[in-house]
Amino acid sequence: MAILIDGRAVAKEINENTAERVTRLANEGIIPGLAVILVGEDPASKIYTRMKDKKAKKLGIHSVLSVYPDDVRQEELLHDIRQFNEDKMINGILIQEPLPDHLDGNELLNAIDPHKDVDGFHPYNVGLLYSNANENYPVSCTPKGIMSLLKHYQVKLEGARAVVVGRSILVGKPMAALLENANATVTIANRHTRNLSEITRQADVLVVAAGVKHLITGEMVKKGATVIDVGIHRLEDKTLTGDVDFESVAPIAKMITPVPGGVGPMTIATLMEQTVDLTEWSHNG
Ligand SMILES: NC(=O)C1=CN([C@@H]2O[C@H](COP(=O)(O)OP(=O)(O)OC[C@H]3O[C@@H](n4cnc5c(N)ncnc54)[C@H](OP(=O)(O)O)[C@@H]3O)[C@@H](O)[C@H]2O)C=CC1
Ligand SMILES: Nc1nc(=O)c2c([nH]1)NC[C@@H]1CN(c3ccc(C(=O)N[C@@H](CCC(=O)O)C(=O)O)cc3)C=[N+]21
Repeated sequence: MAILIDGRAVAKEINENTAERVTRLANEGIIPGLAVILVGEDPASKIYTRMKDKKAKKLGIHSVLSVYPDDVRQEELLHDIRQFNEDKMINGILIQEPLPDHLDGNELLNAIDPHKDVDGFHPYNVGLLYSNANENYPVSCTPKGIMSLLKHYQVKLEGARAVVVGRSILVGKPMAALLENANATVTIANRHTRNLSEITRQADVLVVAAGVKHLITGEMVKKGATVIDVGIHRLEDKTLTGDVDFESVAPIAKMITPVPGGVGPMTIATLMEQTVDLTEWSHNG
C-alpha cells in the first residue's frame, strides 16, 4: 500500500508560516490584501471563494470578496479590476473560474497588473514560467502547491519521467512547466492522446488533472510511481472523489494523494502564501 501524501498537514505548515510572515509585515505597518472576483451562482465556486476569504481573514490577510451577478457587463469588471490595480491595500487579484460565456476572460486577465496576478495566469507571468526566469513571479497555485508537496515528500524530479494528464492554463500547462524547470522529462496528454495507458505507465511521477472521474486505474500506473490526483468530483452522496481510482492505484503506487485532503488544501495554502509573496516583492522593489 502506498504512502499517503497528507496535503492537509503540509498545508497547515505552510499556513502557520504564512501567519508568521503576516505578523512580521504587520510590525512594519503592512497588511497583505487579496481581492477575489466571483461572477454568477456556480455552487462550487461559491464554496471555494468563501473558503479562500475565510482562510485569508484567519491568517490576518485583508480580504475583499467581490460578487457579481451572472449578467454583469465586461466593462464593469474591467473597471473594478483597474481599481484594484490602483488600490494600495490590494496585493493580489484573482478571478474565480469558470466565468459565464458572455465574458471575455482573456481580456479580464490581461487587465490585471502582472505584479498583482496572484493566480499567475497573466501571459507575462506565464512567459516568465516558460523561460524559467531567474526572478520572482507568481505561478498558478495548484501546480505550485503540488511542487511543495513533492518537495516535502522528497520526490526526486531530476531525470524522472513525469506525465501530466490535462493541459489547462489553470493546472496542466503550468504543472508541466514546473516539472520541466525541475529537470524532469515531461509528457503532456490531452483528449486526443492515443494509448493513454502506454504513456501513463512510463511515469515515475504522474499528475492527473483531466476532470474525468476515475480516469486512471491501477493497470495504467507503473509500480512505485508517485501519483498526484488534482481532480475533484462530488458524488451523489456528497462525498468527494478524484480523477484517480484510488482503490486500484494505491496498492501499486509508492506515494499517492487522497481526495479530499491532498491537492485541494495545498491550493488554498499556496494562494495565501503567494499573496504574501506578492506583498513582500512589491515592498522590496
Ligand atoms: N484540487 C484543486 O485544487 C483543483 C482541482 N481542480 C480539478 O481538476 C480537474 C481538472 O481541472 P482543469 O484543468 O481546470 O480542467 P479543464 O477541463 O480545463 O481541463 C481538462 C484537461 O484534461 C484533458 N482531458 C480530458 N479528458 C481527457 C482524457 N480522457 N484523456 C486525456 N486528457 C483528457 C483535456 O484535454 P483537451 O485540452 O484536449 O480538451 C484538458 O486539457 C477538475 O476536476 C477540477 O475540478 C482544478 C483546479 C484546482
Ligand atoms: N481563478 C481560479 N483559481 C483557482 O485556484 C481555482 C479556480 N479559479 N476555479 C476552481 C478551481 C478549484 N480550486 C480548488 C480549491 C480548493 C479545493 C479544496 O480545498 N478542496 C478540499 C475539499 C473541499 C471541499 O470539501 O469541498 C480537498 O480537496 O480536500 C479544491 C479546489 C481552485 N480553483
